Amino acid sequence: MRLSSPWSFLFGVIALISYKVFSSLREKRRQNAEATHRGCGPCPILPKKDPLGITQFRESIRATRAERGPKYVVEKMDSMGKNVHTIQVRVLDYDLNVTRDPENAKACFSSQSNDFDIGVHRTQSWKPLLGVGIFTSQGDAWKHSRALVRPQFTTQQISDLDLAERHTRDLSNKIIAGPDGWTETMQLQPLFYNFALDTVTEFLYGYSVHAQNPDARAALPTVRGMDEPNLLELGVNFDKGKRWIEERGAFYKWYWLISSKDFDHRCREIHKLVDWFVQCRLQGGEKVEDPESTDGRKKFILLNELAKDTQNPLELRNESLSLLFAGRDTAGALLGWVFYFLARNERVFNKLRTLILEQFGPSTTSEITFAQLKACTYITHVINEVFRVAAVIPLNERVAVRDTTLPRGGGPDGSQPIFIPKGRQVLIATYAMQHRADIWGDDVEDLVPERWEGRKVGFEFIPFGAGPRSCLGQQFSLMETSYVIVRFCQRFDRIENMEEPGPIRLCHAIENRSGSGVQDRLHEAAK
Ligand code: HEM
Repeated sequence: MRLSSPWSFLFGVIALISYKVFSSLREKRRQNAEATHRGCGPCPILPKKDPLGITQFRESIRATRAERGPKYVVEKMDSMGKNVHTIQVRVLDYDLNVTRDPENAKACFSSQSNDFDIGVHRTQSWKPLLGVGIFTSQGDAWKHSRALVRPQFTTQQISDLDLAERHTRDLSNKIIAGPDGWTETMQLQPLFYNFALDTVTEFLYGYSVHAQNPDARAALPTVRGMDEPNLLELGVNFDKGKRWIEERGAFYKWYWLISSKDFDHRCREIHKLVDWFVQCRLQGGEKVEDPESTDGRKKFILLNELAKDTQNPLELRNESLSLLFAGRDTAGALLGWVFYFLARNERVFNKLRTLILEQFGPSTTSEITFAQLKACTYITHVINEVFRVAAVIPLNERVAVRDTTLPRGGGPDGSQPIFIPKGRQVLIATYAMQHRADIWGDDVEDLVPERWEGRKVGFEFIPFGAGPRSCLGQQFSLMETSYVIVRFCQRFDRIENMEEPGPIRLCHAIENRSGSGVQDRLHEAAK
């Protein structure tokens, strides 16, 4: 008997569906048996509003677009019960776990870090921009990247306060007070992003892009075979490129559905700029650097150090670009949030300013040392508290590289371990963890830096990640943030929020920045 082709097609489809259903049931049975064998309890499953979980998926995308993504995660978890801290979510044919339990975060990042790695979705979503580097690689490739980059972040190398001073001055020069001492209402956020970009480009490449003050740009040397790069557009290209990456990441395993000519264009432009820096170094040697910033001293340039280990232009592009990507937006967002909250918390600002004036004096040209910055604990407490309330990185992720467990979240009271099959994605909801009243107290939504006095920090607060893949730029960004805080507190004695009342807007595109920016006016202290 010969089957006509429509029949063959139908049989083919039925056979494929049957195979899928059968293998999924068999896998489910295997997972249940494994869970029982490992003493795991069932993890609460977020109820679906439709059989495929599409409504949930759309809701979460809408919440992100409405600048309330991190809050949406809290609401969803609370809807399962205030004491439920780990849940399972099904979207189409895809299961993932979301946790706000510090014990589970510890397992993913540290105590069971061999069982977890970053997911292939992150790798694939980010790769068009970042290539294969420290942020996007897994396993041995990541170990290689980390070994290459890590030595560049010793205390000595990151404590170049001259770098912070010059760029803080450029930032401060953008803020002009009138005869009554007050500035106009200012949108400070772009200034902080420019500051972060200027600082990190100089740290990495020896040349600042001088986004804050384009007039200060030095003439660039000629690089054989390359056009002069467009320094002006770097910030915009980053912003737009990152939006695409975030969208791709939000689509999980369907990241490939999101692609666009604009994304390709942004990636190409950023690559052109970084390739120029790389070629400049490879052709010109170590001495090529921005004459604006040298003062005749030999200064640390990260690209020079990387180039001692590898001359591969693609590797130099990918690793340095990963750092540029990591260093600009996170640091810009953090500074933005600091001044967003200081303008809304007069008591905190006044206390901070008094302590800073005691320690550093009132002059904006006084010398600031790395040791002094570290010793001023109230600055650290303010930064920690801003991190806690706003969460610059509100969501992190890991994927199980083998069948494993997480220590908590199973059984009726969530105290039993849960089974995590190989390939399962776990979202570590740091914002949600930092907004748990049972951990932080009933004033969890308020900015209270004093809660950090004598507090031992555990996995409930991991703004820089934790374990083997923790942030390499932590000290660098804390140093530059503290530096700006000191200089601002020396120069201004009042900061006022000028934004209309309304809910906080959490604009989450990898990092979380204020969706309404930082609309403040500042008052210059009498000299
Ligand atoms: C406020 C500032 C910053 C925050 C909140 C932050 C946060 C983080 C977090 C949460 C991670 C862990 C990612 C994960 O677990 O997968 C991370 C990794 C990383 N960060 Fe940062 N970061 C900041 C600034 C910087 C700066 C200034 C640099 C460098 C110039 C930097 C370089 C890196 C690198 C290289 C990694 C990857 C480490 C690895 O995978 O081995 N970060 N950062």
